[in-house]
Amino acid sequence: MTPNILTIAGSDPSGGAGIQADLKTFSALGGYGMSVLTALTAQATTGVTGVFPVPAEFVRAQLDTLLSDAKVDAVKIGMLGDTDVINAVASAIDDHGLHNVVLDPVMVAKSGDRLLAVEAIAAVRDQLVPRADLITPNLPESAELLGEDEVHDLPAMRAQAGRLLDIGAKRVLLKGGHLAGESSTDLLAEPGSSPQAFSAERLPTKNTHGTGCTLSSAIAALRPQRRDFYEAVREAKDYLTEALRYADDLNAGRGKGPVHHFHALWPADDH
Ligand SMILES: Nc1ncnc2c1ncn2[C@@H]1O[C@H](COP(=O)(O)OP(=O)(O)O)[C@@H](O)[C@H]1O
Ligand SMILES: Cc1ncc(COP(=O)(O)OP(=O)(O)O)c(N)n1
Repeated sequence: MTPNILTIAGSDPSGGAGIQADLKTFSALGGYGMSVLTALTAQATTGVTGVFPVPAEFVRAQLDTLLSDAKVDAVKIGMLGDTDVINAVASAIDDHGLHNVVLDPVMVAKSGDRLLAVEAIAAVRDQLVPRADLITPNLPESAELLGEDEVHDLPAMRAQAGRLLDIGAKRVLLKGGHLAGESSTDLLAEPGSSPQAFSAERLPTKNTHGTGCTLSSAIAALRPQRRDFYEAVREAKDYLTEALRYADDLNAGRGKGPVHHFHALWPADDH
């Protein structure tokens, strides 16, 4: 049976990030995509010029209506915007018994524009981090969640991933896209075992808009179809690397362009 995969996230009209990227990823990886919108953004590859939040009560209404009808096999959470929306999503996770929840704690777009209010970071840490089955912070987000400085190498990433487990995360995929170097390495940390590294060649492209959205969505789409999170993360990373490899073929704007889902169609045997 095709798994139902839900994204709870904001809209990106450029199609590179947010629900648009999530739904493309779900489809490419054999999931049936569903979406609950938390915000509209006015956004292109050149940046974000505005955010129009959906009221928390209406986020909850979307969730209740959908989940009273359909069974969801995995959930990806992206941009939430403010504390009220975070609280609404946290209580819906409990009330509807959502599982296979992948939290991408989106805070700031690559263009530098804020997508989460600074005062809402504590609510992400306290309300959502412990409820998610996997969190996928990038290095600035990890630092914000821990109230620490941003780290810049793998040993320090291992230590920070461990501290994210200490504050209540069930699993952490700490993404190393912001590191320098020839490879782009992410670390998967779970309690009781040493972190596993997932490494890919660092591709020489400026077109990395939506890489975090794509990776977390790919994990959510694959998790119900694979034995465990390790397998889902391993394939999701490969999917993202292929989508990034062909990003320069697109012509979606003048700024940091999106990754190319078509070329990453899975299994990757005919391109
Ligand atoms: N130039 C690149 N080449 C290959 N992989 C990359 C590149 N840039 C980012 N990635 C990968 O994309 C994913 C998201 O990266 P990151 O930039 O850390 O997160 P975010 O998009 O949330 O800021 C990670 O798996 C990272 O390793
Ligand atoms: C609506 C919306 N949601 C999330 C993001 C951030 O996406 P991300 O995958 O982290 O990619 P960048 O924006 O960092 O390139 C977004 N921009 N818009």
